[in-house]
Amino acid sequence: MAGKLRLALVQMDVHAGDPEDNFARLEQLLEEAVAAEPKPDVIVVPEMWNTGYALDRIQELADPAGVRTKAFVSDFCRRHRVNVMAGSIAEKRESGDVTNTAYGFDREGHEIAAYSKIHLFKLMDEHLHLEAGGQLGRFELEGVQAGVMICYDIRFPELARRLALDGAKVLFVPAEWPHPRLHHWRTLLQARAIENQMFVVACNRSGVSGDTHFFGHSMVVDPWGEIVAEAGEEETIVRAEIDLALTDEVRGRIPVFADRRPQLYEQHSVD
Ligand SMILES: NC(=O)CCC(=O)C(=O)O
Repeated sequence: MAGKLRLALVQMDVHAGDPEDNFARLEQLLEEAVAAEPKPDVIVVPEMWNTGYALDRIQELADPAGVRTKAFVSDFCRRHRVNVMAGSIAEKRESGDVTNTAYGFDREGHEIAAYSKIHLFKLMDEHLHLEAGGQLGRFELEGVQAGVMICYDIRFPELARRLALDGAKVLFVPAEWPHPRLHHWRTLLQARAIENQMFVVACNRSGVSGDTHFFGHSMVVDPWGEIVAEAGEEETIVRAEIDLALTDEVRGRIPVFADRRPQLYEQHSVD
């Protein structure tokens, strides 16, 4: 199992409705991310980076079966011997449904994770254009148990808890989270890290689409809730190194998992 992981979070300015431009820009940013010394072990990309929230044209713009995205990311990973959490994209299924799906690829270019956002965000009309996923985002990265949740998903503490109970020590969060909810973003990410005593690696987009201002602030939070690295609002690459041993250390210090009383608060109540 990897003890330490070097991370690079690509806080990209996504151009809504322009996949060609976004593929070209992401390629430049990925090349920039691996050119640095020391080279990252894992690169993380924001939510819906291929199309942005051009939801009224999403049927025409979404990547059919994710084929283009998977070939592009897999090839990059293999050439550079790096893991990529390829944010999420608009993926068009054979059924015609479009999902907001995140992928992970390892250093050999193998797909190690695929997760479709399970909570669609009504404030940005996702429920009108996208189909929700029905499975959790558990996977293994370099021998480490990990999880992935997408943007609005972080408002659901039960989901992060489930992933932590299943062994996740790192949670990846690709996002397109805009103003005026910066304080929600920062507080929720820190809360998910503290309550589950795990690393949270959250990559938001920057830039403006229509009237919506995306604030960036991609960040890495450690299992003690400390912010290890945080970006400003501009397009940038945030770098950080994390030591996975800290998860066990914090869990040993305050034994939250051993002290849980699920029989009292996980029983079904009448809503
Ligand atoms: N893309 C999203 O899921 C945005 C979520 C968001 O902005 C929120 O406040 O929640």
